[in-house]
Amino acid sequence: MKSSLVILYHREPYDEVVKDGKIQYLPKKSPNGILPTLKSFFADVNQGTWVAWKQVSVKQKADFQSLVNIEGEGNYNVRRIPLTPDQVKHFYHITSKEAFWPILHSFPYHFAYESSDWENFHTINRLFAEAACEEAADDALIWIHDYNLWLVPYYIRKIKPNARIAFFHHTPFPSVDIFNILPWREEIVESLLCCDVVGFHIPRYSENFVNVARSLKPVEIVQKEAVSGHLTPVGTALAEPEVVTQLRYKEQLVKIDAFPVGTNPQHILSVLKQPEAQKRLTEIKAELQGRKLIIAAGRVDYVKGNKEKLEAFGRLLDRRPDLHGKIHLVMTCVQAADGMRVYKNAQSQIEQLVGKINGRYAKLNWTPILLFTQPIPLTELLCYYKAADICWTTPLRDGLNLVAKEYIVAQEGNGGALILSEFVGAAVELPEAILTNPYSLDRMDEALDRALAMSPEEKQARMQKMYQTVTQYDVKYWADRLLDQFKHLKHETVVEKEPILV
Ligand SMILES: Nc1ncnc2c1ncn2[C@@H]1O[C@H](COP(=O)(O)OP(=O)(O)O)[C@@H](O)[C@H]1O
Ligand SMILES: O=P(O)(O)OC[C@@H](CO)O[C@H]1O[C@H](CO)[C@@H](O)[C@H](O)[C@H]1O
Repeated sequence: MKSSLVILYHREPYDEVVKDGKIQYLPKKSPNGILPTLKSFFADVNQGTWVAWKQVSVKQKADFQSLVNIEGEGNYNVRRIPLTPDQVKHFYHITSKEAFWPILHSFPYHFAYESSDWENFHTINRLFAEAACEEAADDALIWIHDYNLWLVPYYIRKIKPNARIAFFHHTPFPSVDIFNILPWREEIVESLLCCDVVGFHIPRYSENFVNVARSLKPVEIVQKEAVSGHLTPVGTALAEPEVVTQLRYKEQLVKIDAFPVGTNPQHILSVLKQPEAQKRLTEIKAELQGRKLIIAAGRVDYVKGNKEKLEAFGRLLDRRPDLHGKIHLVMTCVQAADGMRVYKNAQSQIEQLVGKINGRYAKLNWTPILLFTQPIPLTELLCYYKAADICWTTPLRDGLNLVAKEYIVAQEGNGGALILSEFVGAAVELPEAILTNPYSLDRMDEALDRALAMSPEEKQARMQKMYQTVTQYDVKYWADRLLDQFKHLKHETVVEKEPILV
């Protein structure tokens, strides 16, 4: 049966394992923010299809089941594109993570080009586009997610000229002089300009995209407007007072929108209300024995600033002997997906720093830092959020950072403190956080000192305002923002055109 909504995100929403001869779909071993976002939004969609890749051996390809139906968290199909290990390695682990990722996060010196495989990237994007067109009903919305599928809009426009195409960019979108380092920039922009709507978390990213488009293509600026609503227009590193909201390129009208991904407050609060969570929370508080708890949750990734956090925590223990035996830092650094070689250094740096600091300060009855490198069940993670006096999330760059929003929901407007990097998308929505600059040792130290010294009243006032923001602008608001655009979009008869990839 054809689907009225087809979403494309390169990863499957689960890990498929065979146990006692039966196929089971388990939570992903390497979590990120997109997966819970798309899963919670998709749970309410009827007749949806999610297109993703699945790694298969040559033997498995023979009787490969391309379409599986997912029940339980919603009822939708997953259309899997079979890829060989070599295709996955070059598509995701190398080209996506060693070439695109450093540029998207403004780390040009991490950019590695030699081993990228652009032809393989084209092939896989074309396979995604063909699968999407096969699954989509004539009037379907095809919503593509993230940089790994940059070329899909171009291939869909070739197959279905009147398709309704949306694209959401989950990572940062860098400034024009960084993005244009990419040798494939023309083809990427040509493809994104085939969309009806291109979405980003915040106005700074959408303006960066517009500047890239204008630097490479003869685009016409059709509409601009002042940044309004809950997004900070001025005064923080990623603030932007005005945005372009519509472009025209050849005969295509492209709506440009900035709407940050939200979290799922109802789900978080319902998990925390479960007896299992209540019990675990009591245990954590008992184990803390009144000691302060700082939670720093995330992945192993140089953009996440784990090294900078650990160094700042070491300086804190240096200058505050009164905190010895009275404070814990719980840091989760989930190891990257298998085959990812780009994070190897980051992983060993983190482990060495944790060992160095614990080695210097630990006592028989006090270990300053607890490092978790394996995924933690959601209930456990939410209990750590709930029990933590401080959530410390200070990436050097991050598209949005859902950890910050999850912590705010788990605190339910009570007195925790959120230390947040100015260089994450969420900082533009959450000016009440203790914003800091993770590139500056002094700013990081000041932020920690402020969070530790802040009065319960001030913490509560800030947290209540942020709780209001993240519960209003949740994942449903984010999805509806996009879907509503298509309610009014009568696809202008697209003049038969052949977007030319140079
Ligand atoms: N140790 C962990 N185990 C399981 N999930 C985790 C862990 N640490 C973080 N997460 C989850 O991973 C997601 C991270 O999302 P986000 O902060 O947006 O960053 P990114 O998408 O770049 O990984 C959040 O939903 C968070 O709950
Ligand atoms: O390929 P991954 O799993 O390492 O990428 C994670 C990344 C996908 O681009 O997560 C981004 O999306 C999240 C949800 O929009 C956002 O909160 C996060 O900041 C981005 O890194």
